[in-house]
Amino acid sequence: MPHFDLCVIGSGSGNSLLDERFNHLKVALVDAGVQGHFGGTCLNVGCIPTKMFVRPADLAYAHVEAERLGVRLAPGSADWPKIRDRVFGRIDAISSAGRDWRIRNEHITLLEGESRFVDERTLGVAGGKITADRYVLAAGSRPHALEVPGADQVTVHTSDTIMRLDTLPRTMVIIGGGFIAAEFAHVFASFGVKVTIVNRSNALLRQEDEEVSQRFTRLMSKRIPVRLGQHLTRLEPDEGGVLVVASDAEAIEYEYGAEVVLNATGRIPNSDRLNLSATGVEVTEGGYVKVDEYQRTTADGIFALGDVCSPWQLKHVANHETRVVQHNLLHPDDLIPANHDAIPHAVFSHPQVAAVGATEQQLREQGRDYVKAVQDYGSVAYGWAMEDRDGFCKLLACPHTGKLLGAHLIGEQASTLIQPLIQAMSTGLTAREMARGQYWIHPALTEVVENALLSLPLEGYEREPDPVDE
Ligand SMILES: Cc1cc2nc3c(=O)[nH]c(=O)nc-3n(C[C@H](O)[C@H](O)[C@H](O)COP(=O)(O)OP(=O)(O)OC[C@H]3O[C@@H](n4cnc5c(N)ncnc54)[C@H](O)[C@@H]3O)c2cc1C
Ligand SMILES: NC(=O)c1ccc[n+]([C@@H]2O[C@H](COP(=O)([O-])OP(=O)(O)OC[C@H]3O[C@@H](n4cnc5c(N)ncnc54)[C@H](O)[C@@H]3O)[C@@H](O)[C@H]2O)c1
Repeated sequence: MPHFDLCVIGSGSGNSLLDERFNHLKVALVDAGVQGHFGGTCLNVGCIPTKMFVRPADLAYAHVEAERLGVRLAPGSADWPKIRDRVFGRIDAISSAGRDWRIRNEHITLLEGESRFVDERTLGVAGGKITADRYVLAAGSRPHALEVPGADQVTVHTSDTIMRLDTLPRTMVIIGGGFIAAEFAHVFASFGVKVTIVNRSNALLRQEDEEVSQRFTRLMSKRIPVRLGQHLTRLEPDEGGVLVVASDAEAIEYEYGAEVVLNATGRIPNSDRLNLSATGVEVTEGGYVKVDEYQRTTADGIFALGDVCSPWQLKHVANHETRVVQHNLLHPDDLIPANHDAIPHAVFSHPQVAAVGATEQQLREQGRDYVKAVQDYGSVAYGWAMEDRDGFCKLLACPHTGKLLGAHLIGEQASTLIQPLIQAMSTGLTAREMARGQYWIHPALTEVVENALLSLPLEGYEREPDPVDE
């Protein structure tokens, strides 16, 4: 039975872990593949391809905003095969080059196939068994399967398959109202598909701050039919596609026919694929591998990182945890903890949404003192240029320390505008220091952040006259 110093399960963040500092070790990299591809979710079916579809979608949708500014553009139409092939022409090549490179690495053995633990140090993979002194579980997550009658009789797409459709459908039902539903609704609606969202909860992006979730739900409802408070009850084959049947709180049933159905009802960790009961590795009720602050599982010598143990399910969190595990594998006597404070996220829909820290509803539930400011994009010069009516920056701060507790943006470039606020929260900068300790370029859109900081009703905090107001 081949023995290794280290075995890493998962070729997403797990593959990035294996840099030149591990060249002195005999390493096994074990991977089952995502849709037959090497390199994990982010590269093949996640962050990267989705954003490569969002960019052309933004362009196709630009005619709506252009109209407000007196520019008449034709409504966008999408050359789907060209867009799809551009995206995967790049990505598939990166995936296969990464795989080839790993095969050529002398100290790394790539073992491809589903793996399961036999005992704490033995892993069954590709019809054989290996042993290793230490393991890293980087097995990620997968789409939550729909468990309703008829789900096995129709084709149900997930984010794993929807981006490789042969042709653009005329109609699509998206089930769910979270990140994936929001992003793909924008992509396919912009490309001319008649999209309907059916969501169980009463708002889209309901994990966001309540004002952001309400605004996003209103704006998306103006673009496409959004059916809220309805849960899926069954799926039926239908002429030319699928009949989606959902019911509301009064058990009234609604039917939606579509050529294509996209299941966007969440992702579950892949811990159940590893036979962890053969090891001492414990999992939470939600199936996440339990880790301590050093990313160590409950079994000696087994670390975990990324979606298999992180309920945030975000690539920048997986990347951070990868750096922590790298260090801790290399320096067992000088461990460093993971930092899970001020984790931001962004939803690349239209409008974009970005957030860091607590929502207002969380602060209320926690009974914390807070002050808030909501600054409309339309109140600053660049917002005038954009004729923006919908975007805002909402800040929540501690009235005692002047530090930010949460920041929430909805609108153009929210995913970029939020970065200085993430920095302030990560470094403990007060709102006052942040607003007045630096120049803000005039008349850039960042002035919406500056003005939101200045609008926070913090004691001893003088709001200076705004040149735009004069
Ligand atoms: C559509 C979509 C869009 C996203 N967009 C963003 C975004 O914009 N920003 C962001 O931060 N995050 C985004 N995410 C989330 C992000 O992709 C994940 O958080 C991240 O990729 C997780 O990385 P990982 O290394 O934990 O797992 P993965 O990259 O999923 O790697 C896990 C690997 O383990 C393998 N594996 C699983 N079980 C076994 C087994 N038993 N044996 C062998 N191998 C196994 C899998 O085949 C896979 O290759 C998105 C996700 C999706 C689905
Ligand atoms: N931009 C990003 O960072 C990005 C983009 C895509 C995905 N992701 C990651 O992937 C994860 C999964 O995304 P997701 O959107 O699938 O999950 P999610 O948890 O964000 O949303 C799931 C949605 O499905 C709804 N739902 C669940 N069961 C339902 C049912 N039976 N009928 C109708 N609606 C139902 C829920 O109400 C919720 O709105 C996210 O948690 C996120 O971390 C991140």
